[in-house]
Amino acid sequence: MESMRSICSACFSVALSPSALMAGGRGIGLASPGYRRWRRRNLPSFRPMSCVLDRSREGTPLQFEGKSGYRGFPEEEVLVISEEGRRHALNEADDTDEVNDEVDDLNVCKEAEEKIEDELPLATLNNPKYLDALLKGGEATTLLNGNHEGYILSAVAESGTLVETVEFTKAEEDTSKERQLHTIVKRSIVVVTSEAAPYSKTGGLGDVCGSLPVTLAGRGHRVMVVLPRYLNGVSDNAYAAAVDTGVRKKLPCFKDKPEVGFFHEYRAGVDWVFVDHPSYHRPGNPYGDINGSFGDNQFRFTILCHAACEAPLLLPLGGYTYGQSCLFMVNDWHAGLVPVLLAAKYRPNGVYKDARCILVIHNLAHQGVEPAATFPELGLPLEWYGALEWVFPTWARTHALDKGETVNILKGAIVTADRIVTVSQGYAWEITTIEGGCGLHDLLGSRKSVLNGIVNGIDIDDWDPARDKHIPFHYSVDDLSGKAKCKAALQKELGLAIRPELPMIGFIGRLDYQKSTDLIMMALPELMQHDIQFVMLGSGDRRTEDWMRSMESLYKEKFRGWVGFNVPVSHRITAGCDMLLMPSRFEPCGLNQLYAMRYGTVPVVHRTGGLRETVENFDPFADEGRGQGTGWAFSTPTTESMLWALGVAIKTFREHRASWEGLMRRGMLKDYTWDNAASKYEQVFDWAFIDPPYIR
Ligand SMILES: Nc1ncnc2c1ncn2[C@@H]1O[C@H](COP(=O)(O)OP(=O)(O)O[C@H]2O[C@H](CO)[C@@H](O)[C@H](O)[C@H]2O)[C@@H](O)[C@H]1O
Repeated sequence: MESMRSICSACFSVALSPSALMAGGRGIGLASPGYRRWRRRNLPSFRPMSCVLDRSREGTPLQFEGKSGYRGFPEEEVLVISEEGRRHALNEADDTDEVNDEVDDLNVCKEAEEKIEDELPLATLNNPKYLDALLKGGEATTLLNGNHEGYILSAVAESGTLVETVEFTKAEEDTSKERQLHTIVKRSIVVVTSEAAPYSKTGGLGDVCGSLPVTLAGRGHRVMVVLPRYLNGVSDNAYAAAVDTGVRKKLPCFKDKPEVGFFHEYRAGVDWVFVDHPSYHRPGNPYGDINGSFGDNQFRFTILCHAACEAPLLLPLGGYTYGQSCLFMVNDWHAGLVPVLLAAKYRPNGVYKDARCILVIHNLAHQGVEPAATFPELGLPLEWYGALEWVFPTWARTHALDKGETVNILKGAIVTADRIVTVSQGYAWEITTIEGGCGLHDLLGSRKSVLNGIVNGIDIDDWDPARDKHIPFHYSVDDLSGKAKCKAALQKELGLAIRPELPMIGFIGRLDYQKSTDLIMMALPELMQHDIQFVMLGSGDRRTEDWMRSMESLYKEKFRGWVGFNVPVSHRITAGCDMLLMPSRFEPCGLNQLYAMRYGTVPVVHRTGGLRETVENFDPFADEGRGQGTGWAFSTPTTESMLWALGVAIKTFREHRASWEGLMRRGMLKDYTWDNAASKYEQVFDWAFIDPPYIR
C-alpha cells in the first residue's frame, strides 16, 4: 500500500489509500458544501479527489464514492458520482437555491461519470495485470483529477503491493499543466559556466549550459548565465548582440586585482552575462590552443567565479538585480570556486545568507588542480586552505622533491556546495566508487545524501531531423525516406561509394582516453574486414588525429577521419550514419547517443554512466517477437566486446531489416526533452532551499 501511496502522490498532490477511503467519510451526499464552496471560488489550490471503484455492483450504473481531496476542506466531505447520488441529492435539498447548486454540480459529475463509463472498460481490458489483481481479490482505486478529466487507475493485490498503474494521456496532460501552475516555485537562478552554446562550445557542457537555462526560463524562473566573453578572432560574432553594461569591478584576487567588465544580452528569456577580461581574448578554444592548455587557466576561471559572485549584486538587468536570495548552479571545476567564496567570504559578512549553491558535475576527471603555492592568489582567507588542499599519493608524484601538495578547486566545491548533481544516476553512483571517483570518491561518498543524478535533455530545436538546418533532407519517425537521402548525401560529401545497403558507422567526440579512441584504433583493422563505411569526427589528442589521417589513406574505400570541431558536420554524420559508436571508458551522461537515437541512428555503446541509462540493449525476442531496445550496450571496454557488439549490429542491419527499423523507431520515439530534466532540477532546487546553507 505504501508503494501505491508514494506513486500516487508523485502523480497528484493528494492520494488516499482505498482502505482509508472505505473507512472514513463513506456515504451518499452529492456535492458537499465544501465542494460547492470550491466551485464558487474556483480555488487555485484545488487538488485531485479520490474515489473508490465498487466493482461489486457490476451491471448496475457505475458508482463511485470518494473523499474530496482538495486542500483545506475537512475529510468527511464526500462526493459520490452516481445515479443514486443524484437522486439522493435532489431528495435532500430543501431550498431552490440548494437544488440549483446541486444540479449544477450534478452536471459536472455526470460528465465525469460518462467519461469513466466510456474509458474504464478500455483501460482495464488493456491492462491484464489490473484485471488480474481485481479477480484475485485485490483492490482498485480510481483517482480523478480536479477538473474531472482523465484519471489514474491503480490495482493493488491482496498482498498490498501495487500491481499496476494506468495513466490516461488526457489526465497526464491536464494534471501536468495543473502541476506547473501550482507547484513550481519561481527562483532567481545564476548559472556559472566556462562555456554555453551558441557562444562557446567544446563539448557537452556547452550544450547543456546553452539549453537548460532556456528551458528553466521557459518554466517561469529568472535565469542568468555567467560565462567568459571569449574573443578568438573566429567566432567573435556570437557576441555581437551583447552590450557593455558599463559596470566594472576590481576583483579581490591575484596580485594585480584584475578588473573585469560585464556584457549583457537578453535572449530566449535568459540574461546572458559575459565577463570581459583580456585573458579571454586570444586564439584557440576556451581552454587552450594548438600548443595545449593555457597556462593561466586557474587565473581565468578564478576571475570568472569572483565576477559571477558579484553579478547578482551589481547588475540591474531589466531594471533590477538578481539579489542575494538566488540559486547558483555552478558547472564543473571552472565554476567551482563560487560555493567556496560564498562560504568563506560572503556569508561571514552577511551576504548571500539566503542563497544556495548547487554543484553540477559533468566530468569529474577535470578538477582544476594547481600547485599549493597558488592558494594565496585565489582571494580566499588563509584559514580556508584546508577546503582546497589536495595531496597526491606518493605514486602519483612526479619527482623525488614533489610533495604532491596542491589546491583542487573541484574538491573545494564538493565540500562547500549545498547540493551536488551529476548528469546521470549511474554516474552519481560511479563517482562514489574507487574506480570512478578520480580520487574524490570518499569525499563524494560522504555527501551522498545530497548527491543526485539527472540525465541531460537535448535541445530539440537544434536537434530535430524534421527541421535541422544542417542536414540536406528532413525526415521523421513517420517517414524515414529522408534519412536514406541524408546517408547518400554524406557518402557523396565524404567521397565514399553511394551504397545504401552498406552499414555506415559514425563516431563523434573529443579524441581522448575518456572516449576510448585507443580501442577504436586497435579494432579498426578487424572492423575494416567487413563491408562497411566508417567516419570519425573529432579533435584532441594529436597522435589520434594523425592516426585518423593515415587510416584515411590506408582504407580509402571505407574510412574517413575528419579532424576538427565542426557542428554542421556532426549533424550530418548523426543523420547520415546507420550506427553511432560510443565505446567511452566512462561517460557521465553522453549526448551523442541521445542525438543519434532521435535521428534514427542506432547507438553501439559501452555500458557505463549515462550510456547505461539511456541505451537499452536490443532483444529481438521481447514483446512477442516484435523486439525491444534501442541499441547495443557492451559491458566491458575491450576491443573484443566492442567488435562483438558491432558485429551483431552489422548483421542485424544486413539481415533483419524489420528489426532494424524497429530499433530506429523506438529510439526516435524516446523522450529526452529538457523539460523532463528541468523538473527534476526544480526538485533539487526545492530541497536545497528546505535545508539551511551547508556552510553557514
Ligand atoms: N569534433 C566535433 N565536432 C563537432 N561537435 C563535436 C565534436 N566533438 C564533440 N562534439 C559535440 O560535443 C558534444 C559532446 O557531448 P558529450 O556529452 O558526448 O561529451 P563531453 O565529454 O564533451 O561532455 C561532458 O559533459 C556532458 C554534459 O553533461 C556529458 O553528457 C558527458 O558525458 C561529459 O563527458 C556533442 O554535442 C557533440 O556533437
